[in-house]
Amino acid sequence: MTKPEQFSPIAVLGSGSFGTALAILLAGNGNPTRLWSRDAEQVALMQQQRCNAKYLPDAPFPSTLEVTSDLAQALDGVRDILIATPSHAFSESLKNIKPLVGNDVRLVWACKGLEPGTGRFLHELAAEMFGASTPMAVLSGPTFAKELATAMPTAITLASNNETLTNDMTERLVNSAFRVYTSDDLIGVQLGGALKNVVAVGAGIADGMGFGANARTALITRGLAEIQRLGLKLGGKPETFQGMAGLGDLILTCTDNQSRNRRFGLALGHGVGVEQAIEEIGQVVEGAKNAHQAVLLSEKYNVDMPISQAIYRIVHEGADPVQQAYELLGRDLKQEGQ
Ligand SMILES: NC(=O)C1=CN([C@@H]2O[C@H](COP(=O)(O)OP(=O)(O)OC[C@H]3O[C@@H](n4cnc5c(N)ncnc54)[C@H](OP(=O)(O)O)[C@@H]3O)[C@@H](O)[C@H]2O)C=CC1
Ligand SMILES: O=C(CO)COP(=O)(O)O
Repeated sequence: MTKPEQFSPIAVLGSGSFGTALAILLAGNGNPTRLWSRDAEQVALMQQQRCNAKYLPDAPFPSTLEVTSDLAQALDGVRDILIATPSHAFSESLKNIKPLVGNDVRLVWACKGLEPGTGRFLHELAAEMFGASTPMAVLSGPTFAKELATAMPTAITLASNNETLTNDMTERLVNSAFRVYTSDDLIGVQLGGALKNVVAVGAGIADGMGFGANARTALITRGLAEIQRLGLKLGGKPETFQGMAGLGDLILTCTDNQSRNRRFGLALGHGVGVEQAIEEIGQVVEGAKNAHQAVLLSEKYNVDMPISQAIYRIVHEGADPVQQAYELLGRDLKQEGQ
């Protein structure tokens, strides 16, 4: 087995909370790691303070972690690239790295979302630009950045189209507090990561409106049912939806206030407007865009997704949350498993 320090450098693109947490993990494991940010001023501060005061102030950088705003410098001699920008910036990131990398590039991403406006999967965008045989992998699961960055026990799913990349990335990532479950289900893992954000917004709305544990748990359970219904139709595997990137991340984000999607929902449930709620959170809230992606896919593949539809109406059409909740409850009764 190759040891992390024997690998060529890995570049992490995006120095928000999750990119920073992953870079700390990788560098701490001995990987030569370069964290790239688009913001030169922030890079200067990170180099000086040896932490990311803006997004993760309590997690000091390992001494070996390099930080740069020069993309060519970040990618020099690099084969493995880990993209950790918001998913709406994924396509732009691919375009920026394309002229700077060789044919042997391997693409990994931790973004939880699909292409805005189309609902296409990020591996489809990567295949379109780099070729379908390019080794690629997605990391997804219940992994709040702050806990990961401070070495609190965490487990994740790594799904890939390439066994060597799976083995190498696993070797780069694992340590005594970080466990990786492997998978080849790119569709299920990406869908789980994107759609749990939508259900988490719903759980936040329910709690914000003063509904109780029964309502929250019903949303989690039926949210999983509709994620799985769509996922199976698209070719995802049943075990993915019961795993870290499915049920695991859904429970995490629907129940803990570290989740920005849940906090966004809480604000909406308290009557705060969409724009104001997102501005107050001050970080990416993927669920707002993911709700649109869920609706696009449910219509395209004719899959019933009433919770995602309700969240879409609340977030994008200004529908009343209380009315949406009672419309969900008042739908035709059905057998469980449907
Ligand atoms: N935070 C978490 O716990 C987890 C997050 N994720 C996923 O990781 C992804 C990133 O989220 P997270 O780090 O939390 O987000 P944050 O809001 O914390 O940070 C976003 C980062 O992306 C940068 N960015 C935004 N747009 C672009 C762009 N066009 N090009 C380059 N960089 C850009 C921002 O730069 P700037 O500061 O200059 O605006 C910032 O550094 C999301 O898809 C999220 O769902 C997955 C698991 C856990
Ligand atoms: O995906 C996450 C944890 O696994 C982070 O969730 P939020 O984006 O809702 O904060």
